[in-house]
Amino acid sequence: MTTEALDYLLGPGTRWRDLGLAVVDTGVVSYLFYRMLLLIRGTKALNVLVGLSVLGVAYLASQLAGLVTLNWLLGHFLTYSFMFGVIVLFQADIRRGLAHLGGRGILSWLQPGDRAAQVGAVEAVVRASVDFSRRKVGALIVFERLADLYDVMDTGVRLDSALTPELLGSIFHNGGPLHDGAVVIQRGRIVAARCLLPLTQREAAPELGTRHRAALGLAEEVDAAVVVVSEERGEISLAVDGQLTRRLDEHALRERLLALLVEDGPSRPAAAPRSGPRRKEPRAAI
Ligand SMILES: Nc1ncnc2c1ncn2[C@@H]1O[C@H](COP(=O)(O)OP(=O)(O)OP(=O)(O)O)[C@@H](O)[C@H]1O
Repeated sequence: MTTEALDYLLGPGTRWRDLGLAVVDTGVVSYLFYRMLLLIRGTKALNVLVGLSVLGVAYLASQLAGLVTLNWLLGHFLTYSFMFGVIVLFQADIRRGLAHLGGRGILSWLQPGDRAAQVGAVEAVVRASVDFSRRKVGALIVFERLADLYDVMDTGVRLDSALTPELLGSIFHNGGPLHDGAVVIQRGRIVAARCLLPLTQREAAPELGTRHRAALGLAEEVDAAVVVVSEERGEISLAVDGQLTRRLDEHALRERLLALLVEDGPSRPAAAPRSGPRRKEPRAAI
């Protein structure tokens, strides 16, 4: 294409370099937009985005129609709602991202006592889960990592008990006063039972009910590791980093929990302040 043709098609003065930049610019923006749509697909954020798009169209229409006041109002409204909307909608991801930036080196040193406690806790939960799986007892067990879970604990009954498979067995014993909801484990001890977890808003396999949706919901918001045993199928799953890995056997469950809670070093030191959530585990398969 000649320079004259370029001038004719895109206006006088347009150069190949400008054209290239425009193509790259459009490509990057389209890719970012595509990734954002993938991220919010199936969540409430999509509805909000649709709402904002409708307002955007109204804004353009008011501009074309010369409705100055309406245009001014919509313009300001859109600017602020977009800024606050992004913060509110992606607060969990932003929190995780910032905590991640905060650096694992500073926050994740393990104390020797914590390490032994975590190994013991993992073993107790693995043994209990295998037993629940065999007997088809439903269970939901949350390991706190860097993000504190005080809000979750406040929804249930506070405890402070040594973690043993036998105690987990009696907590989740069907018909017992604490069997509904989740148990929370903090630094190797059971600190709460009958806790309510936030349900995921994402689409999940149809056979997964509220127990699994609750495990995923918490794992989307914070860096906790959540073990679920299905009452119906007896399968053991682990929710972490917003992903649910299903049908784990004893060996796989132990390996994953040890990697998350001991080798990865995410146990909170005893004197650590309440810290924000953070994620660090590689993505697991659904
Ligand atoms: N928001 C929640 N937080 C914690 N636990 C919950 C929550 N919602 C439901 N549960 C637990 O899940 C149980 C119901 O599980 P449901 O059968 O709906 O789920 P499921 O994923 O199909 O599990 P299962 O395979 O064990 O049947 C409730 O009795 C309760 O113990």
